[in-house]
Amino acid sequence: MEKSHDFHHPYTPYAIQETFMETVYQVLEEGKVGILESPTGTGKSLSLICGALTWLRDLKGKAFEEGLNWGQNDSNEPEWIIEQARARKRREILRQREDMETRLAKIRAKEKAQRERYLKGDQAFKRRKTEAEKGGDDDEEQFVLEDYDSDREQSSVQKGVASTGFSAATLELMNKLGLGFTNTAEEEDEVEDEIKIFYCSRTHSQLTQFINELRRPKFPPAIWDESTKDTDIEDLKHLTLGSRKNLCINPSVNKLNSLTAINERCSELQQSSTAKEHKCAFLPNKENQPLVNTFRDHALASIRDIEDMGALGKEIGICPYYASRAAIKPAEIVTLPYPLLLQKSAREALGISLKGHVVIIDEAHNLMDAISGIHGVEVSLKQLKRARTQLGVYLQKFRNRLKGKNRVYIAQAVRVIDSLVGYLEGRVAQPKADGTVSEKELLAGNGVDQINLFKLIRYLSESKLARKVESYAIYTETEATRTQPSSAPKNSQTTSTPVLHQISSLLSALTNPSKEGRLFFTKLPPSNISLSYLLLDPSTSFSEIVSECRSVILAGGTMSPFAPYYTTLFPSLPPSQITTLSCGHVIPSSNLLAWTLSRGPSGKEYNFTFSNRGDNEMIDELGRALLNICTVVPDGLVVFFPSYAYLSTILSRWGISPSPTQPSILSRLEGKKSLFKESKEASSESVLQEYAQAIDSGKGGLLLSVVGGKMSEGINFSDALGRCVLIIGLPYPNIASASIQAKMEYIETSTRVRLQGEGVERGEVEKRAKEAGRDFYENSCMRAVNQSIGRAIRHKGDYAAIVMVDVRFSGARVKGKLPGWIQQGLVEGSGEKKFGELMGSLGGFFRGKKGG
Ligand SMILES: Nc1ncnc2c1ncn2[C@@H]1O[C@H](COP(=O)(O)OP(=O)(O)OP(=O)(O)O)[C@@H](O)[C@H]1O
Ligand code: SF4
Repeated sequence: MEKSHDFHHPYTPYAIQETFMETVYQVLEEGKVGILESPTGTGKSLSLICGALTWLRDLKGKAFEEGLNWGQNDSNEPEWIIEQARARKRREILRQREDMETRLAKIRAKEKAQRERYLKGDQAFKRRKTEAEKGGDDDEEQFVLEDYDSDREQSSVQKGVASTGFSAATLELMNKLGLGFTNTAEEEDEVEDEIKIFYCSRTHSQLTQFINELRRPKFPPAIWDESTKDTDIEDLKHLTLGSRKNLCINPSVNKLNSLTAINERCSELQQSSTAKEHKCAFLPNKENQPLVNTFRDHALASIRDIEDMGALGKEIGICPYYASRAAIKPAEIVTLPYPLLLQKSAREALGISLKGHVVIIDEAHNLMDAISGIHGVEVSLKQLKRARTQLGVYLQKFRNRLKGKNRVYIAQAVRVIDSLVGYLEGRVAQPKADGTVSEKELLAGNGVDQINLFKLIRYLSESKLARKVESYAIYTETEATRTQPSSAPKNSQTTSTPVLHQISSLLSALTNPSKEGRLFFTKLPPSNISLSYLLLDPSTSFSEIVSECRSVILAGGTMSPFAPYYTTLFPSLPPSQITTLSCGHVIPSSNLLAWTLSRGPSGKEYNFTFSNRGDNEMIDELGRALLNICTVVPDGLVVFFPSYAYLSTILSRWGISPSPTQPSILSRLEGKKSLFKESKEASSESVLQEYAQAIDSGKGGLLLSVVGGKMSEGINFSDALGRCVLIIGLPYPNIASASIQAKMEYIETSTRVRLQGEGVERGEVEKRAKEAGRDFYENSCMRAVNQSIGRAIRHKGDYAAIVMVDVRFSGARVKGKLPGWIQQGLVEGSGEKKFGELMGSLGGFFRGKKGG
């Protein structure tokens, strides 16, 4: 592709970055969808930033000029009058821009001093503590539900509740503040919704990395006047959004440890009809509007991550969660985590409209799973039983104090839970480990089919029943501990998401069209069982995003094969509307040694299929290979196993000494390098720190981790931290599991329907449908492998060896699903070569790198 724009890249861009930025620019310019891959460590973040923001500033500049260009003068006014009016308008727009820039510049200048003041003691914030923040009342009255009548006419505010998930009182309040959904057109018009980029990634830590990159490039202003003394750069107007869990600054609320608890407590405080001091002091209102404006300007004046936003809210004394909304419209780039963008209710709650804007989704290789995850629900038999007991106790205590329809709905909730419990108890007794569940079986309990699920769901989400019941249970347990100190406190203090909420989500899922998802039961040995809902078709929820915004870009380290995205996420778009790009790596080919290893030092074949995994000889052979490899690989070596369970099987085997005089494989490995192991329970941070120290100390480190585990995404093993990566086996999902079967079946069926619609011949339809199911299965394994492989090479000067241990890696299908740059670096015929040849190659590779 020819270079045609200056992208203001802060470094000399790599050739692949030039192509990437051009592609981003074209996709946005033409309002298309882009699926773009660039190996991790090749500066994808900067390519996205520079491509998209250069386009945005260009677009704004063009819109400005076009806005002044009124075409043919077909009025009867003389030309000089038109010219004057044009000049006046130009001056007006420039003046507005300058006003804003001057305001923001002043803030930037003051910010340093303000930060120092904040660091000194935060006194202003402390003074704001009110009675409400010190925690709720202790009397039982707080657990009683308010009057409830589901049948009354829905007011306009209540209508908003249904679609937003916000309580009526919150909506009313937000509307009063001009933050809500029922604003009048005039109010909406006050601030122009500047065309912007919504960038989302999976987690806040990934967003923080992106935000750090956002600080690097400097862009010229979109509009300027030769006559004014404009600087040649204009700072980006960026805003990062988070949930109340990230941003709540009220200590009595943010101490609660679940998002639902914080959300509910916040709206409870807002609804509190009692004294003003019971409300949250940080909530924006008419009186503190100037603080909201100050917050908005500070948020836009410099590039901040989520922690900075919390600190800013504290410093100014205004809730950053609510005050952020004021900064959305004037922002140029808004960064937010997946759930806030992908869930309609979250977008609406934040007041985000995607209409006409650009959406960039990074780390998009997991997008389909992420959408399913966000819309999935799981609840276990034990949780259901606990919820049932709590509800019984609650009803007994408050029966006579409950007004309106409360009693009716609580009784319905009890009947539904009984029905779910009855179903699962029946399943526990049967031998099958998992399977699909039909809605009919599930709701077969006494009179359950008479219940209007929609009304019950609405009640559960509006009434706060879940939180009241849960907090009453905690209250009674705490009381019991106080009066009988010997009775040990139960698991109560952990206020995670109340089970009733999950039950309500499960019921909502039951009301989805049945082709979109499935219900499953899965046994959880030894005695538990769970009920879960899995969304099979992510396109329905994603299509709204696609149709609303101007362009969508999916970006990731490994996005190929692209076909599944076409069919699962954009089924109704013609292929001509989708641009794909696959970039190679930036390293020279001499910096990568890729090898598929089929046999160990004594010639034993590696074939880590599920049924072979117990083969102790193969495990020992793997240990011997690793011992050898450790002797030639300098510094850090990372090994990825297919699962935590298999890692622990291997470690037990390697821990056994062959004879009293011979050391075990494990202790021999420890003699070569310091050994570290990823664990499901422990945090990865301390393990990584010690691993890095071992490498620094010169002893070298051997890190045993798991594909798809904590170390396989977002953690980089650059330079000495990862000179070699070993992948053991292929981590295919369990093909016998009911959820994998259902997904494959769903993909086969939808492919069949699509191909039949295209008039494809019957035999061919069947063949291609089966192929699509198989592809899905293989791709979910290979995506995980590719993520792990990509961790070791992080920049142009980095080098590493990648050894894939399993005979199946030599098959054409598997090889074909490796990233292009690894396929190119793969030593030809390595799968057939002897172990000694690998050792020779590794030795040569690392000797060649010594000293630079
Ligand atoms: N052309 C360049 N020259 C030098 N350094 C660069 C260049 N482009 C980007 N970088 C730097 O390289 C580092 C790695 O980039 P970055 O983390 O964006 O890679 P990435 O491809 O986004 O990786 P990941 O897929 O893990 O997010 C960053 O610190 C970035 O500033
Ligand atoms: S208004 Fe903001 S600070 Fe107050 S409780 Fe709600 S989220 Fe927390």
